[in-house]
Amino acid sequence: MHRIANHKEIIQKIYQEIIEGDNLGAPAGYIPNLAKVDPNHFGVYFMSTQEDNFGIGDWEKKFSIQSISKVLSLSLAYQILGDSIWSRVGVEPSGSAFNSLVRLETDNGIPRNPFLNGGAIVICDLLFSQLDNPLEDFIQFVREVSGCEEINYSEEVAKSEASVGYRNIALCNFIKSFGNIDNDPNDVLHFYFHICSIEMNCYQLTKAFEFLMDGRFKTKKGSSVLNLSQAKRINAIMQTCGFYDESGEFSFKVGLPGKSGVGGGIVAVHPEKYCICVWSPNLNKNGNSYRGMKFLERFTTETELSIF
Ligand SMILES: NC(=O)CC[C@H](N)C(=O)O
Repeated sequence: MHRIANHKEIIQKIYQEIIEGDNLGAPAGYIPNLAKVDPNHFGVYFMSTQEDNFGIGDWEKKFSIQSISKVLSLSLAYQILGDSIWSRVGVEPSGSAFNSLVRLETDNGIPRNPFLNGGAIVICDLLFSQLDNPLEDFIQFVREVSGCEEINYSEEVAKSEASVGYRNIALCNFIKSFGNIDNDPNDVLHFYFHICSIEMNCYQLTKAFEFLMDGRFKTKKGSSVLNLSQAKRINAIMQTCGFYDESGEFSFKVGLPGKSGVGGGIVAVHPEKYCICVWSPNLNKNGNSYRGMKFLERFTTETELSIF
């Protein structure tokens, strides 16, 4: 297998250069609790199938994972319901912002993909119908796949987002008007805001994505999360839709399946090789971490380790 030569030195060098460079953009302003986060945080964690793991900067500091959670909720829904979920949500890139309502009218309330807010809300509706105790069962799933028992929701961030969640409330109600939400929108949104509020650090996020990196992955209980074909599909959706209207750009510059969140985190996966998580809170105009995008572009260029 191709060894990732000198990846520690490369990470250290790029980290240093980026931290000395500009830090454009701003933390997510529309969620009051996220707007207060120090924009100078910068952490990276690298994990590979060869276990030459390495963290630098604020890799142990927890942050709000926001939309990165959509990969985990989608994976659990896929595990429970299989291919039937694709009748409720599409797999096409949208070319629009993560919280956009525009295409839903012509698409009859079927969100284009599960990483748009509308799509993730539909996935929450599916899970809400399936799980006995949605909040408890979901966080147990995240703890089990990551092997990190201390992961939890942030009640403050969930409340903070709910207090200004006008667009997501509109999305959920609009989708319900087409019959694509089964439960009470208030219950679905309460679940959605909590899932987005989960706090994890860079290390924990790479652990939580290990099942998408390593085809042989088993949880501590000895079960696999998804089969190989399902994991391939989740990676494919991350590749085409993980960065909203910047998915093409991420694919072009970085060349890995990945997922961003407005907390400033990005997780990217090279199947059967490595998983990397970068966190820096300042976002560009598409809601993706400014330094995170820059770091990953440099990393895959200098290591020559993209999937292409
Ligand atoms: N892109 C994101 O991370 C968005 C998630 C955020 N909770 C929202 O619904 O707006």
